Amino acid sequence: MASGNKKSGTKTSSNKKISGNLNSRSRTKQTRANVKKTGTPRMTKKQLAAEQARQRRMRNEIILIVIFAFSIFLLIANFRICGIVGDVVSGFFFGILGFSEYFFPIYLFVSAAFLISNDFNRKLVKKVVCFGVVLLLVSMIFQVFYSTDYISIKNCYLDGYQHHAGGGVIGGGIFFAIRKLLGVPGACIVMLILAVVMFILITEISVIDNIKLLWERIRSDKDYDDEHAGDYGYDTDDGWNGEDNNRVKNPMMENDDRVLVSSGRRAKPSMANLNVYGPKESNGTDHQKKNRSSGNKQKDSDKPKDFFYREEVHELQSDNLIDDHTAVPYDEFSNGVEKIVMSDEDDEFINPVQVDTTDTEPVDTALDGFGNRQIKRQTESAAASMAMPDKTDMADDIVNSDAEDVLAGAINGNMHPESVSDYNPLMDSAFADETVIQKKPVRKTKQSDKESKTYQEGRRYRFPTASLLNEPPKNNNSNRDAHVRETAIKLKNTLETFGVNVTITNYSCGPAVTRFEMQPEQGVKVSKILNLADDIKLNLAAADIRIEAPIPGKAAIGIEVPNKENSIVAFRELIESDNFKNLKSKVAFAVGKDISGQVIATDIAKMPHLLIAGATGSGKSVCINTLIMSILYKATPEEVKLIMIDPKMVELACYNGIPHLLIPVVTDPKKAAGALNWAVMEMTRRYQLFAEHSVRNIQGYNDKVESAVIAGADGEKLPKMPQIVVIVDELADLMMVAHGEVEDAIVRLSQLARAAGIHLVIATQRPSVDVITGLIKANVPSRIAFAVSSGVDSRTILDMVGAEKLLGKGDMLFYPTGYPKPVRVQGAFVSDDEVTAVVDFLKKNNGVGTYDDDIAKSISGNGGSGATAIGGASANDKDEYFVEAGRFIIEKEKASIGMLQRTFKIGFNRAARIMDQLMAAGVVGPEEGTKARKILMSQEQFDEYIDTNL
Ligand SMILES: Nc1ncnc2c1ncn2[C@@H]1O[C@H](COP(=O)(O)OP(=O)(O)OP(=O)(O)O)[C@@H](O)[C@H]1O
Repeated sequence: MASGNKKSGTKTSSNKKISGNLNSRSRTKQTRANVKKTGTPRMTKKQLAAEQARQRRMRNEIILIVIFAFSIFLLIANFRICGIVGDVVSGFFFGILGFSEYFFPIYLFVSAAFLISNDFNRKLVKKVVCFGVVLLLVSMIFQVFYSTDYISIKNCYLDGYQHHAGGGVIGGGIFFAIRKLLGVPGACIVMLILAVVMFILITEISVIDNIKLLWERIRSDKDYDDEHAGDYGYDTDDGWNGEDNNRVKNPMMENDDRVLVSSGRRAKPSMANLNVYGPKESNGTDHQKKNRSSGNKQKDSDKPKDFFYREEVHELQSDNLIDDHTAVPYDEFSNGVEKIVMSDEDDEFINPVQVDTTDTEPVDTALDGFGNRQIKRQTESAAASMAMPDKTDMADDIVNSDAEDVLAGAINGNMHPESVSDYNPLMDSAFADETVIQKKPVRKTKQSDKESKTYQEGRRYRFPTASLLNEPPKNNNSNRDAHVRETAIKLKNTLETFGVNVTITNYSCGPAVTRFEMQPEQGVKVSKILNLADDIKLNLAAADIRIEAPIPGKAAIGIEVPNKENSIVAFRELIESDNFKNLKSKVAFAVGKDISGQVIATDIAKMPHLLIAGATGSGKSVCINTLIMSILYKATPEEVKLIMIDPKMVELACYNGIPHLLIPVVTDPKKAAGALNWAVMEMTRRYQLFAEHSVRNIQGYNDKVESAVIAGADGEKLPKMPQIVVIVDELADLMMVAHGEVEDAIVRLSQLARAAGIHLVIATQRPSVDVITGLIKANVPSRIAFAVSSGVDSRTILDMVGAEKLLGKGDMLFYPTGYPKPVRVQGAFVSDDEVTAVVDFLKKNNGVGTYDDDIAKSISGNGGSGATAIGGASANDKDEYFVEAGRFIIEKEKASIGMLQRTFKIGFNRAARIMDQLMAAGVVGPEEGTKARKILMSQEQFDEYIDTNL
């Protein structure tokens, strides 16, 4: 679970002390006293700081101009056109540097300009030193070419001075020193190694990683089947018959000790006989059955029975580019001013499982048309005080700091800008005005008619490679560092203006927000800072801020301020992280990065069901895509099967054809109810199997299958049960079409399906109580809240406010079961092109997935058979109280849900459902606000209806 991620990020944590130990308040006082003495007008701290900054700027400018002039002079003098002085000066530098002197003036000026304009940022200093070493290397190389014979330093100097040649005193001297120890070849090897090291340090490109990548690409380009022909023994009559010692590891799971073995009769985990539908179906028939199915199928007879049919693996091409991201200014969220008021209630821990399930009438009428409007901040007086589990390093010492100290820290680099750089954001300026994300080529496999190849269970599955995904572009974070320092100063000054003295002790720079940790002076009430939220927002010109007071486990208050330039968290970065690779679960989910830059990866099986909600455009679909892609990178189709329900029709359709899909992506909301009911049936069937074999869950069953304790009728090895993840992209659409049926299926699945290995992921953009009903909420314990428009919506999702303060575009509150408070996470971004590339890769290398006719039939027949819904109704049927309720209502000439509840002693949901059924049957009219519904049928008409319809 993600908690595992927390522990040690501390070493690289971006938290840093941001000020020195000076108690500058007393120093300021002293300065003021001096000022008074000398009669100079008294300056405020702010003015003093501004004055110091101005003077520093001027000094830097002068230094830069002098260096520039000297560099130009030296550059020209190198060509002996600056008179005697020029010749002497340039000759001296040639004597020292040798041939590199030609480059030295440029190096001198560029380095000085970079260092001065970036306040001697440590990272830049390192780079400048590296370039210096490169110059030295150049000198040494020229020394090799010029002469390797003599050893006199004087000769080195004279050669440089007189002939502008050789390596000079430094390059030549070092070369001859190494030559003495290692000889000329040894010196050349040292130089080569030094060159490679400098290349790595300057470009931050890992040579080994690139070699690996190249190797991976070469492998991808090879014809898969040709390469492995002969690896398998395949008997055309009865399936697998050969021993296969080839073991293939998922390139993404190097740390995973699981090994996939393709032999069907080994004691090792086998994929050959794996079957989605449990032991009912045997191997051979299963293949045939799958190949008979509809969709992108190809008949078994059309193909050779072994799978050595030659498939040309086409070259990977890089001409597909990611679409530009639409730049969204922060101002989008800045409408309205929020007042943040802290209340005890908001801070209370609420167990997500124990939510109030009392049925109430839908109250969220304010959200009508929600789906079509932009996320705008509305005035919300509710509190936002959710604390987040802290993963950052606490500063060792509590440091006294005031504006001058912070400023001094900024000047001296005490704010550790590299702590921000540590974070290595991927795409700078993702959301800033006029910023367009750099186009990155996506490696994409060519579409080809060969896709008609179908997936066969038991064949070795080829995992998609990380190279199909976009590499995170490198960023220069120097601007961000400066901005963070500036914000820290502003924050401190703002609070001081209102009489709140604080010491800023730490900051954590995440992809979307930066959290400043501060300690108020003795005697300052926390509520005073909370009440200043609006003023802080105003002074920082921030879209929104979130105050965490106090940060759990720390004597500090956290203020989260949106970054000026947001960074996108690339999906590739997550799947390459150890946190993700080390997850053993097959249903792993790379969520994103938290505020301290830690990768959050989690196990869906432990959730065990997930609700994702947020306003339109907040990032739900991208999140679902990352979830699906995470599974594709972790699990084979035999291990995990997917059911995707996408009433929006456009979000998930691109996954059609991948071998993990049980059925084609369901886009018809009516069929969706059938698909959910099928899942209920499958769950029931699995439970029956568990009972038969005396196991408690899927793990127990699979373990027994593995050790052959459970075997088929004639002793053959049975297939393992795959986990199934059911993904619903828009619950609201389904609830509109078949409220009762969908709710019943979801509730049944969420109550029982965990042990059966079936997990639900439900997304909705309408976090209102008529969509996320009490029953659903109570049974889906893990939540992800994206930006919503009001605190009410946030409460509906998380049972607490906070999501209304999120920034959108993947900024989320991640609240899995077991967490005491939600964690703020920037979700990973995966583009459509990346998804297409991975899907194409899967289809090309593993064959197009085939679907099962039985499930398709069960779904189109509305799948109700056997799926007894909660509350005594069959999923397809009228409620068992339907007739009685109809008669009762007609008799009383009054239709109200409350009356049905009282009379039949049933809950609100069931009563409301009966009322809906009666309305659909024409017994009662629609709701008329506060008025009672009309009764439209007489007793006789109702009897007639029952005779003909039931
Ligand atoms: N994690 C992310 N990082 C960066 N940008 C993101 C992220 N998630 C989403 N976005 C941006 O937000 C846009 C909308 O995202 P998405 O389509 O997932 O929203 P949605 O909530 O599903 O909206 P709707 O409900 O209307 O479909 C994306 O096109 C992308 O530009």
